[in-house]
Amino acid sequence: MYLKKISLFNYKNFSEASFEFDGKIICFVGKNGIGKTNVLDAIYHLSYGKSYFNPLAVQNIKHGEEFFVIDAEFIKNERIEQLVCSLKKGQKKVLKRNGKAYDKFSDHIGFIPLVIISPADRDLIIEGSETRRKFIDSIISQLDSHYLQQLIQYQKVMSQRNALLKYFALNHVFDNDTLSIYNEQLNDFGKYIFEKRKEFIAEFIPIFNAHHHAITDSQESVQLVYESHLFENDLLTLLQQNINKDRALHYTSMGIHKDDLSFEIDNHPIKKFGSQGQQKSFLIALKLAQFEFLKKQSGVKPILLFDDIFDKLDETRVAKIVEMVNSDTFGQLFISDTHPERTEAIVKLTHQSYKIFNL
Ligand SMILES: Nc1ncnc2c1ncn2[C@@H]1O[C@H](COP(=O)(O)OP(=O)(O)OP(=O)(O)O)[C@@H](O)[C@H]1O
Repeated sequence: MYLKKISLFNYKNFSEASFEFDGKIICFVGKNGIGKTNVLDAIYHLSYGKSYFNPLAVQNIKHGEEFFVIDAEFIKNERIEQLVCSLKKGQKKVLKRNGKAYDKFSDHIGFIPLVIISPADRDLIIEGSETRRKFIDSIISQLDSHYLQQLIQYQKVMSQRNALLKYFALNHVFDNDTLSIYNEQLNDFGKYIFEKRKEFIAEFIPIFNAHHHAITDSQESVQLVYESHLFENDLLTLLQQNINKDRALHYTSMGIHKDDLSFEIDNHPIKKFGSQGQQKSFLIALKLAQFEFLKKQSGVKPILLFDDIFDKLDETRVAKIVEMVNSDTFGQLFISDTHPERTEAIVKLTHQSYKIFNL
């Protein structure tokens, strides 16, 4: 599967731009702020139905304009797939495949497998647990649409349960029977999600370790640990045990919505004790493991986006990454970088066909 061409209209800083791709590696080079990342984000948009960088869809419309359109042609299973994503201010975003609009974007997830590696991934280390849950969920959802539906249902029931807890508090009432209905539903959805996350992590950790060892030459010991209340007890019991706490807080304090992944280096949090280069290597290993996992599960080589990843890495680590790209396990790779010479030198080492766009 690969992206053949893409056109952007009023997407971020681009009024109108078109790119046609041949070669396995495509590089966008140019000075800061020219729009290299924005092109990668447009590609990301077509895979996930949203921007990687701007959670608010309307922020992706070029300043002063009323709409954006991203129009692209992919080749998948030797068939042309046209994908168009568009947004007009005040309206809902539309995603069309071969002229037909999706009713639900979730139906599209997984159709164009894609992994991005970007400086913004640092949020995975420094931000709260929600970012890491989203990371896990986005991988599992790409392969299992039922999982995504269960997650949506879980969130819905939890919001209803929280609203009920608030209602009890405001009106000084309590109805355990109604609450029990929500508890049971949360337990059912939560159990499924917990089991899937556990299965995923068990498969993911060895892939992650292998990539991390390869990048760092096995110089660092890192750990990835899945944390969940559900290791302590089943969710129904936890909800019942914590009812007084939940009534005081007006929200559901226990459940898979509090799950986390802990990232450690030599048994200490990497957030506090990892150097910038070590954190970057950790994140690259995490994302390359995501790539490997998706490839293994789907049988398709995902599109890979390297957004400005070579800064802060020493030559040995860059060489290791290049070696992996060189091993022919990759499909199409897009790179953005500020240094044209560095980019060309790195890309040449892979012995793959490439094209460089000077923006
Ligand atoms: N909605 C928007 N309308 C107009 N311009 C925008 C919009 N959103 C972002 N931009 C502009 O896009 C530019 C950033 O583009 P981008 O992040 O792609 O740069 P880059 O080439 O990757 O730069 P760097 O090398 O610094 O990472 C900024 O100048 C920013 O102001």
